[in-house]
Amino acid sequence: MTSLPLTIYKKNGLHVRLAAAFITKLQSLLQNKELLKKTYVVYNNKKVQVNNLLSLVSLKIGRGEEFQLVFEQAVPPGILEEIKDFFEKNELVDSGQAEADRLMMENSMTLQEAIAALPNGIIVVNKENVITYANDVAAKLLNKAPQELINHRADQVIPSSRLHVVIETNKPELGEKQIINNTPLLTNRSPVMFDGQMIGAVAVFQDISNLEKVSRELTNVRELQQRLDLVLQSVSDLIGLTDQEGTFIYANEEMTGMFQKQRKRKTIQAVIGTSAWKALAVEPQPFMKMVRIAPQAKYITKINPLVVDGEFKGTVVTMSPYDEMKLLLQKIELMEQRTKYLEFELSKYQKLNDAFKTIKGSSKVLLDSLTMADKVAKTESTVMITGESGTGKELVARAVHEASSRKEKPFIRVNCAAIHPNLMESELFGHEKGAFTGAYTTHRGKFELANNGTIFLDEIGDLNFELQAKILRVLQEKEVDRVGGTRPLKLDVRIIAATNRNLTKMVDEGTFREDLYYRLHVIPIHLPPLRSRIDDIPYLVDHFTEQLNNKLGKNINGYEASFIERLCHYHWPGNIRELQNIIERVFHLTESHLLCSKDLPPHIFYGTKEQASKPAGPFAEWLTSKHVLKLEDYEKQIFAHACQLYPSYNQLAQALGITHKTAAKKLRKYGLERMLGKKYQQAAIFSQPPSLNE
Ligand SMILES: Nc1ncnc2c1ncn2[C@@H]1O[C@H](COP(=O)(O)OP(=O)(O)OP(=O)(O)O)[C@@H](O)[C@H]1O
Repeated sequence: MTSLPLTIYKKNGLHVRLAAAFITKLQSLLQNKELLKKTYVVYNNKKVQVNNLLSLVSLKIGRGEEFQLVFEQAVPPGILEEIKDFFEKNELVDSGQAEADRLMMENSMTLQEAIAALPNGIIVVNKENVITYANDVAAKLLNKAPQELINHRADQVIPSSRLHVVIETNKPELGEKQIINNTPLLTNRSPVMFDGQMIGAVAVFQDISNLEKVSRELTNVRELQQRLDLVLQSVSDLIGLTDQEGTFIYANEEMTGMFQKQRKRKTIQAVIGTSAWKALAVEPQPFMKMVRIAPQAKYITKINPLVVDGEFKGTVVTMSPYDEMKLLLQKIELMEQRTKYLEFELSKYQKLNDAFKTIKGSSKVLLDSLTMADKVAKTESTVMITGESGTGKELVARAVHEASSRKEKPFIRVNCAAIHPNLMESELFGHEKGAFTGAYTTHRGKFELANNGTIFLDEIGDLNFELQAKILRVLQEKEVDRVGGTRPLKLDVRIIAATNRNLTKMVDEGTFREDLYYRLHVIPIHLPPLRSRIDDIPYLVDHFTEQLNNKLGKNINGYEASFIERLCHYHWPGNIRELQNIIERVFHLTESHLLCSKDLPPHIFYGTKEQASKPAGPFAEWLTSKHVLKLEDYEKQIFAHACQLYPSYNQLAQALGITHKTAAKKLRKYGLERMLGKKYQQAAIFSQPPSLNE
């Protein structure tokens, strides 16, 4: 690095003309452009490139002042002396010339200052697209130091620059938006002309991020206002805004319409009256009032005063047609009543113990019974469960036990109908060794086994009279006598009994003890037959489907629409047990992922409520006829009927409980092969299935 101290002797210091002459001199001396780029003038702690005329002049080096000429690369010999000579020997100019220099300097400085003070970035390039000037704002916006810009090609240091295009085309590009360093810039690029010749180009650009922010906010505000307008216009209430004098400065369509219809002035006084308005203006408090604008125009009016900095500025007014409000209030009242009722009904079922979750269904009749069973479970009372066979009596008995405090203790079921009457006593109460022939050991009875738990006496209506008396004794004395025993055993057993028989009738007929009947009926629970709660069928079908999927490893995930419909039309004499069996049968037959109507047995597939309730279908006359046919004739008729209902030997055989071979053999024997599946096909073609009596 070489540093050459130089002093200015000229009257106007380093003015424009002198600076230009200096640069020209240096260019001719150095020849080497690279060396020229690396040559700086350092003055007053400022360092500028020597070949940047504007920067050089802006140093304002005065007469007699010294500055350093710094070469950052080696300088050829003799050059330094020539430069020194240039400043020392440069002739003095006459006074006219000096004045012109001063004026030029002044103008140039003013321009320089003005450009520097601009909030815009400015980049000037020469014809070669080399940057000759960049102000501080430009450097800042481009995030570069001035020396990284000056003397460099614009397209190299500013990738998005299009000044070379302006130079090429000699056409300005105005109002272009570009993003540099995440800042949106609005740019104007123009060619610079001198003496009719294009000598370079200038880019002036401006940070418009604030402008964009404001414009976005403005758009948001506009949108908000539009939405608000839309809301205010679309409500059926009348909404308005008044100034402090009571004149409406805003009214939605409904409000405007009302004023027009009633031919009223658009003032709040016309709505609430002058005295109410005066009172409000004196003491601004929100209030509500029923107002009658015209005989048929009654409104519930709400007024909210607007008070800003303690000063009353106006009001917000909302008006709702009185008749509509009245209707609404009535509706709300009705709904409240209904909600209360539903809450009450729901509360009855919601709290069912988890033990009852095994019992599927949501019909009111079932839920009523379960609610009762749930309540009873928490007591020690004897429970009597009645209902047709297969309605879930055992299931409920188990749930009552599970929901009771005895749930950790045994639940013992005794099917009174299944045990021989002679063995029943010992089965229930046990026997001592040697009590009767064959009593080789002492045997504990079911009551003993159920001690501290629950005994479930299923089919209690089948117990003989004598045993009924013994059960009564257990209930009364809470003790049992083993057969052949000498002392009674004290027991703590809860009894749940069940029957599908009509015990009241049996009491009347004298086959069931009245005293036991009343002892057992402390809390009766009746399980309704499935036909009276068909709403439960879909739940039960889903439940059994899930059970069977798990048991059989299948993946059936629904049913045809008509499937449930057909199930609902059937009268279900076997109740839920029958439904369970039917679903299992369909599971075995189905070849798809759905339960299909075609796989239902004919009495359900074709049956209607009315037909199903009749005792018999195609063979009804056999039951009434006094003549008996040969077995073979009956068989033929059975096959003639059944074969029409099934599309294949397989299904026919399954329905009749015979092998596929036998089914085929019999049809051949009776010449019925062509009848196979006839009604089945008709049913598939016509949505109405043929009647069984056809
Ligand atoms: N609501 C229900 N939800 C799920 N399964 C049920 C329901 N009701 C009954 N079942 C099932 O139906 C079948 C018959 O039920 P259960 O044996 O309890 O009937 P029951 O009234 O005691 O019959 P029976 O009088 O013939 O002894 C059982 O497999 C049972 O699990």
